[in-house]
Amino acid sequence: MTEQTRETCLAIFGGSGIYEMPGLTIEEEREIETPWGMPSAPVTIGRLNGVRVLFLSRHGKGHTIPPSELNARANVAAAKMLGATDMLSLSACGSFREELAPGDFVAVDQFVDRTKGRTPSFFESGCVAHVSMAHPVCSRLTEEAAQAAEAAGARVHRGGTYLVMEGPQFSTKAESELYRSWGMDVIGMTAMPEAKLAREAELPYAILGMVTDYDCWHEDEGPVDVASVLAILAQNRDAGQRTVAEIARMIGPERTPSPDGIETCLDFAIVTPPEARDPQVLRKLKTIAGRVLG
Ligand SMILES: CSC[C@H]1O[C@H](OP(=O)(O)O)[C@H](O)[C@@H]1O
Ligand SMILES: Nc1ncnc2[nH]cnc12
Repeated sequence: MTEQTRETCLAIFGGSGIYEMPGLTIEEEREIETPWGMPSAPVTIGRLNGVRVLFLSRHGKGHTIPPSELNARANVAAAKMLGATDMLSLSACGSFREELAPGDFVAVDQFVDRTKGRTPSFFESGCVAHVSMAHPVCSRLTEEAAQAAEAAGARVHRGGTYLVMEGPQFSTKAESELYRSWGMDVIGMTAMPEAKLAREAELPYAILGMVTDYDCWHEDEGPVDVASVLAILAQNRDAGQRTVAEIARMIGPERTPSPDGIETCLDFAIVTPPEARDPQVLRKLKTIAGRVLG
């Protein structure tokens, strides 16, 4: 490794239907406590195509945690604390466009966050920060994920806005039509605040939306239900898992910083001056922002 490079450590957050990562040579299942509590499940640590990989089942083993109760802070903090350099999320989603068909993958590049009541930040009273979310995903990791999904045999759409709803109920037809009129591309319940927290932890983030349904706007399709989502995911699980193996192979063990400056985004984001910072809050924050908080 040169001074410019460090060892890749790819965190994979598997969503609905993706509860394990075949091909991963497992070294450890780590129960890790973060300052924000326990993540959804023990983190599986191992190697895939020579790359260090951390795998977390977002909804927990047995899919026991609903979207509104996910402890996204603990999930992202656990990845950071275990040395993640990059984070790829796989997420089932509904489609608002005819051409984004069930079975397709979308390399999401924007979000509209319509969640309510979830804690969206690691920062709090005692240490305040405002990071930019203008470009919420890492352009390089997203392109690599798109290429990996294609190599895994998926039909991939580059670019798309993911509307994050609260759930757990699916949308009404009026909501579905409203989101379509806004120009949204896909909908899910889990990408926020995960993507915001990844940014605060200076982790380059990418998300592949695995389209499972047309929500409830499509005249020729019945409204989405869990059975049809899971049926499509069962058909696509292999492609999702092969995508991860491919991206590990493409990225390789030696990585250079993200071209988007994500790993240094906290340099000018913290507004509370050092003398006004709460030491107790700092103790927690050092686990995800040790680079700037020492
Ligand atoms: C099982 S359908 C609704 C569920 O699917 C998506 O989850 P994930 O991102 O974990 O794949 C959606 O966001 C909902 O959580
Ligand atoms: N239509 C939909 N709405 C919200 N989350 C979803 N996950 C999969 N399909 C979905």
